[in-house]
Amino acid sequence: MRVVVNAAMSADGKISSRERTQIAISGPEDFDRVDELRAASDAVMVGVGTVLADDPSLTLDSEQRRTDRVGNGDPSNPARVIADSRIRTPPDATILDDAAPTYLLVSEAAPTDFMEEMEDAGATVIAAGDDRVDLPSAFEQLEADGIDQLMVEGGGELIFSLFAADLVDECSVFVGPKIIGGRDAPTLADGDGFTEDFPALSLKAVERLDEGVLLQWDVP
Ligand SMILES: NC(=O)C1=CN([C@@H]2O[C@H](COP(=O)(O)OP(=O)(O)OC[C@H]3O[C@@H](n4cnc5c(N)ncnc54)[C@H](O)[C@@H]3O)[C@@H](O)[C@H]2O)C=CC1
Ligand SMILES: Nc1nc(O)c(N)c(N[C@@H]2O[C@H](COP(=O)(O)O)[C@@H](O)[C@H]2O)n1
Repeated sequence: MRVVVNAAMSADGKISSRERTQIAISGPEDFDRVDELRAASDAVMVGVGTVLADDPSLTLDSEQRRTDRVGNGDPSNPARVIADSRIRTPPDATILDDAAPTYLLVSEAAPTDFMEEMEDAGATVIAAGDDRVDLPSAFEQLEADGIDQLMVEGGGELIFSLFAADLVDECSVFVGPKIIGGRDAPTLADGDGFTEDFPALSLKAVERLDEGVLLQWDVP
């Protein structure tokens, strides 16, 4: 499975403010590129922190792209995937609507009644890992379900874990024209952070978009 991380950060490296509310860092050109990348993916993933902060839909904005996907024999929207070890996703979250299938990756510590509630809400629940989602194992199960390209939109906790598990193939970051600041504001990769063996990136492309810059790296 190819794993593509995509996010937008401020000029000072923040993906949101310390209040962890959704901030439009991308401009229209970058949001359109994100829509195109979603359309080219089999599934779009976020962590539950992003679900709680943003209540995202992760569906396509472009009707034409939905039509093109159906013409190619794909569902109109890519599937949605949430990393949610103990099931904090609210049952009325937008990501559980019927616009696309949704996978909930949970740990064995997730309460059984919550798992049933999520299945009743239409999600496919995949349990992997004791206390926290074991991402390599969960991804194997997603791949077995036909997900060959997975786009990951964030947030910082999930993206760090993906780099730590050596699961990222490509990383695209739009750097937008804002300063957000704040020592507690989330960044592209939070978690515990690396102190050695820092993942190395290979620069693939640099492009001016909106009033910012799109940076694209391969992760060898
Ligand atoms: N500017 C941008 O492009 C984006 C910004 N955001 C922002 O990021 C913030 C949310 O980010 P975070 O708080 O870091 O939450 P997150 O979205 O990374 O979710 C982290 C949560 O996922 C769950 N999880 C399960 N298994 C995990 C694993 N193996 N590794 C890591 N997490 C695992 C845990 O409950 C953990 O607390 C929000 O403020 C949101 O607005 C989110 C996506 C994109
Ligand atoms: N690429 C990008 N640029 C920004 O400026 C952003 N704030 C985000 N946020 C991500 O987009 C999700 C919202 O998706 P929907 O519009 O609800 O489909 C949000 O949850 C973040 O993952 N991304």
